Order: sequence, then structure tokens, then C-alpha cells
Amino acid sequence: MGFLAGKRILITGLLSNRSIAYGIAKAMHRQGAELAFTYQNDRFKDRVAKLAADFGSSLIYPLDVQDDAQITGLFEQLGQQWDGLDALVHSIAFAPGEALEGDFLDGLTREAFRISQEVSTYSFPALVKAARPMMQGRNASVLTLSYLGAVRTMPNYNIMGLAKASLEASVRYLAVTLGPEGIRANAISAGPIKTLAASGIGSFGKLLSFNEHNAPLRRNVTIEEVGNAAAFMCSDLASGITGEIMYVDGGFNTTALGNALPLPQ
Ligand SMILES: NC(=O)c1ccc[n+]([C@@H]2O[C@H](COP(=O)([O-])OP(=O)(O)OC[C@H]3O[C@@H](n4cnc5c(N)ncnc54)[C@H](O)[C@@H]3O)[C@@H](O)[C@H]2O)c1
Repeated sequence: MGFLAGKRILITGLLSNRSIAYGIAKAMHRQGAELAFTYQNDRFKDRVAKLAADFGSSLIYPLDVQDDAQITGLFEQLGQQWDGLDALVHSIAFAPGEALEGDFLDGLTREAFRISQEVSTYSFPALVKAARPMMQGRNASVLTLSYLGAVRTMPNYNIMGLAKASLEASVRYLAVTLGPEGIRANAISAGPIKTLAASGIGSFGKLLSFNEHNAPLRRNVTIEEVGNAAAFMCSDLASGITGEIMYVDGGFNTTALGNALPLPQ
């Protein structure tokens, strides 16, 4: 029996078998969780249904986080299947492509800022707000995905760095708000991984190889490794952890000069 046996978990952001959400679903399924998923729009419905079947799930619901009615509708529909929810995984981000390339200020517009914050940040506490009634009395938890660009500059990450900084702040406010209800809120800050969302970031390949050479583990992390950490974070094994940003990045965030020595003469 896995350490998530008996847990009912909703995973958002599943899009392909490269998605971080796929790695999370894999680990959670292996640990015995019952899973439900969301898909962004009808274009992705069949694809997500097939991926969900890999985890024995036929529970898939539409969710475009820019639509309030879909956020409330999601939990109304889920509530007809499940009498409660033990964990919510938020694995969603988006910013317009022109804001993820080159000069931070050149790419900066009011519209790009609004969209990136709305989709990548607001959606997390908004989903938690709607899920809250289903999470009472079950030692539940919520989890989101962040990146080092929240706290350090990163070439081309630009406006998404601002969104992730705000997302990480939301984790702390959620933790203190939901703590008295026994609900925990955490984030995993993952190292770079080649996914569809990541391919929207300028020169992402270079970022991957820089990370690979400079992380203490001298390699990039996998969606399976992020998944294992997510399974732990949403389990009772992590019952004392909330408000935390946990890095799963081969240790990259802990270095200043990476693997730079010996310095060139
Ligand atoms: N890949 C990386 O290098 C990396 C590193 C750290 C953190 N992250 C974060 O992990 C999370 C998942 O991204 P991924 O890398 O697995 O890529 P992905 O492309 O597989 O997943 C991104 C998901 O966001 C969803 N999405 C976008 N706009 C949406 C909207 N309006 N409504 C609902 N869903 C929407 C997409 O449908 C997709 O499922 C993101 O928050 C990302 O910032 C990724």
C-alpha cells in the first residue's frame, strides 16, 4: 500500500507525457492516490483523457483559469463524484511569448503583465478558494510549481519571474490562512525541464545545459523526481510542512558560481 492510499487528488496542468503534472500523477498513482484531472479547452480533451487513463482515471474536467465560471463549476462537478478532496496540484503557467524573450522592458506591457499574473498566479489562490469547502477535516494540502526565476534573475524569464515571485508569496498567505483548518500550502521550485511551456522561454536549451553543468548533481532533474517530491509534499509524511518553497533542482539554487572552477586564466 502506498503512502497516498485513500487520498483523492486533483491535478491541473496535464498536457503531455512531458508535463510536470504527468510526473506528479505517475508518482501519486504509484503511491495509491485516486486522481482527477483538468484540461484547458476542448482541443486538449481527448489528449488529456488518454493521459488520465494511464493512471486509471476517467475523471477529467474543463478548466480555463481565465474563466471564473469554470473555476466554480469544476468543484461543483468534482463534488458530485467525490465527497472531499485531499490535495490540489496547481501546475499551470502562461505568459505571452514576446514577454519571455530579450530585454525585460522591451517585452513589458500592461496586457502581458495582466495575463501572466492572472493565469500563472491568481489562478492558484482562486482554485484553492473554490476547493476550500471540499478540503475541510481531512489534513488536506495544496501545491504549486515555481521556478528559481522568482528570486533570482534569469535570462528571458522576465515577466514570468514577477509572476512566480507573486505565486511564492501566495503560498505563504495561503499557509497562514488555511493553517487553522489543518490545510497545508507549499510549492516545489523545479529545475528546468523540457516541456511545452518551457519551450516558450527564449534560449531554454542553453538554460538546460548551463544548469546541467553547474548544478551540484551535474545533471538536470526529471519529471519523475519532481513527481516524487510532490507525492511526499501532499502526503501525511509532510504533515509538519507548510508555507515552504522546496527546491527540486539538483541543488542549482544553492551555488553562486556553479561549477566554474578552475577559473579560466
Ligand atoms: N518546465 C520547467 O522547466 C519548469 C520549471 C519550474 C517550474 N515549472 C512550472 O511547472 C508548471 C507546469 O509547466 P510544465 O513545464 O509542466 O509545462 P506544460 O506545458 O506541460 O504545462 C503547462 C500547463 O498550463 C496549462 N495552462 C496554460 N494556460 C492555462 C489556462 N488559461 N487555464 C488552464 N490551464 C492553462 C496548459 O494547458 C498546460 O497543461 C508551470 O507552473 C511552470 O511554470 C516548469
